[in-house]
Amino acid sequence: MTHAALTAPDSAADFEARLRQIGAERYHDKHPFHQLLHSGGCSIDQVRAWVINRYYYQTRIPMKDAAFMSRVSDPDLRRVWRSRIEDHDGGVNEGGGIRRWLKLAEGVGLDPDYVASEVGILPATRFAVDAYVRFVRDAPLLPAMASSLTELFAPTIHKTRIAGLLAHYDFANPNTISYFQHRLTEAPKDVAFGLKWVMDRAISRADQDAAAAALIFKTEVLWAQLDALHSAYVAPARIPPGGWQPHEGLL
Ligand SMILES: O=C(O)c1cc(C(=O)O)c2c(n1)C(=O)C(=O)c1cc(C(=O)O)[nH]c1-2
Repeated sequence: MTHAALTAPDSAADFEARLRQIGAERYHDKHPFHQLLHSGGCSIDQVRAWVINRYYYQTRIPMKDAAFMSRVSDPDLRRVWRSRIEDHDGGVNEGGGIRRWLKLAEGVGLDPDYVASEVGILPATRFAVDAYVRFVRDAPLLPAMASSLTELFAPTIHKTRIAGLLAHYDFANPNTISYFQHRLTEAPKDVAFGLKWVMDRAISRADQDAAAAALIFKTEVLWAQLDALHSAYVAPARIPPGGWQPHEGLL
């Protein structure tokens, strides 16, 4: 192979296919914990553990978006990006994904104040999520934005989850799972913008490689969170020190 062949960038179509292939191979819809959750195989305590741990991800998403925005000098980009923070934080008194997540927490019998206290979150959940926030804060803007492109694959898993939860669990109803219903319209809007922004700028092979590596890193952030849950709460369960114990934080 010539040097030029090694360094030539992919065409736009090939680059997009490369990004989508990363999702096909590595997205967390394939993780055994999700397969258990979506097929009705989780006990209520396993669902609770998932709700408690994922709350940490939910709370850090708007923090990573704020970290991203703090480095953006283009007001047009900030104007688009800030809707992500609004989607999660909502208004002063109501709305937003974090409040909707706490409704799910209540629906599964957890005290929302306990969940919001962030007590009981697994160490590996914190490590993975904190690594995502740091990556978006520190990486160049192109890979920082590319790391959000796992949302290309999120609507499919959200639809699977809505159907699976409604079919298999008594706690599931339109109120308790409204978080996922909202994401079905929020995520496509975000990712359409993000994908175009990345595609327009990842012109060189080096930038395409950096964007692809960022997307792989993000799939690892997601996968590691589910590995942590599986190890702690699926037999042979091994809850690490500090991890939620099934009698804690109940309503
Ligand atoms: O349920 C899921 O599988 C899932 C995955 C992801 C993702 O792919 O990162 C997000 C979400 N949900 C989500 O609800 C969400 O708000 C979100 C924001 C982001 C991001 O990276 O900015 N990812 C995700």
